[in-house]
Amino acid sequence: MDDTIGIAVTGASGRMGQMLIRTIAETKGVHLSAAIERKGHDWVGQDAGQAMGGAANGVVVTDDAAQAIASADVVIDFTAPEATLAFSALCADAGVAHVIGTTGMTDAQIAELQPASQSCAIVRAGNMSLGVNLLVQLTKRVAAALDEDFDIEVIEAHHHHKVDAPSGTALMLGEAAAEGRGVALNDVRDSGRDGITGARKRGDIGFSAIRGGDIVGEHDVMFAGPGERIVLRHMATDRVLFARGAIRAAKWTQGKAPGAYDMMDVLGLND
Ligand SMILES: NC(=O)C1=CN([C@@H]2O[C@H](COP(=O)(O)OP(=O)(O)OC[C@H]3O[C@@H](n4cnc5c(N)ncnc54)[C@H](O)[C@@H]3O)[C@@H](O)[C@H]2O)C=CC1
Ligand SMILES: O=C(O)C1=N[C@H](C(=O)O)C[C@H](O)C1
Repeated sequence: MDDTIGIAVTGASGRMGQMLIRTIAETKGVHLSAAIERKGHDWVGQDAGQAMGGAANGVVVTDDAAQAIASADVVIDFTAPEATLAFSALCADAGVAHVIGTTGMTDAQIAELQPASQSCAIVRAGNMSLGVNLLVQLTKRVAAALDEDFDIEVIEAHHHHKVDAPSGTALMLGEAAAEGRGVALNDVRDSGRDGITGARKRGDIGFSAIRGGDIVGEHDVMFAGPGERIVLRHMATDRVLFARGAIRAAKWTQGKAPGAYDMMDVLGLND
């Protein structure tokens, strides 16, 4: 009987799912209790370690998410918005903590998570790394210190498989910049420029997304002012960074009251 924290990983075959399975195996105090994939996926029924091309790890990939979640201590979920909403309902039913890394959720989908947070601890963040969460705080401080003579642009680059833009991290950084300025991001957000856009509107926060190759994740926040530019930058070079952050969050949830939390809570970075 393993008395360490049992983690169920959703989207087991995905880039983050596989990284999580490997990282959980290397982390003290946790074990992989289940590997979940969608119905019809060819990994279902196979040993997760072998499906990843390595040694057997004794965990058979399942499509029975309800059963797998009910017998876990915590779920780590890097999948897709619709799937995350379904997993959220299962976590709430089972009273099992839910660590969400999935990005690309609409405001309405994020609001749909709220009822589940009455029944279980939810940690959701568009980026689980310490570095990005520090950058979020720096962005807020710099934005608060500068006036609208400084145009704020968030520039992000990711691998060519990524399906959502702007990235979850870019939106966190944009939110931080807007908060620093005392405005709502939705009132000043400018993403997807193309064609005759007109001149830049003073006070807007712009977003640009680059997609190419195997870029893990790069984010710049540029403050472009008269005669000078400040650029805050984070570069992720290995997905293990996100997996370690998610496992840290999973450990942190144990014994926590139901509620909606983020990585600032986990890392103790709240002002
Ligand atoms: N918050 C963070 O620190 C990070 C967040 N991400 C986000 O995590 C998500 C996944 O990223 P990747 O692993 O690169 O994608 P991926 O496409 O490699 O993997 C997604 C996985 O989700 C599974 N999936 C999709 N729909 C499902 C469903 N209905 N039921 C069960 N499984 C389902 C797929 O089969 C696949 O295994 C994305 O939203 C990405 O932006 C990625 C890296 C870091
Ligand atoms: O899809 C990815 O890969 C990543 N997604 C997250 C995001 O949308 O910001 C985090 C990281 O940049 C990698």
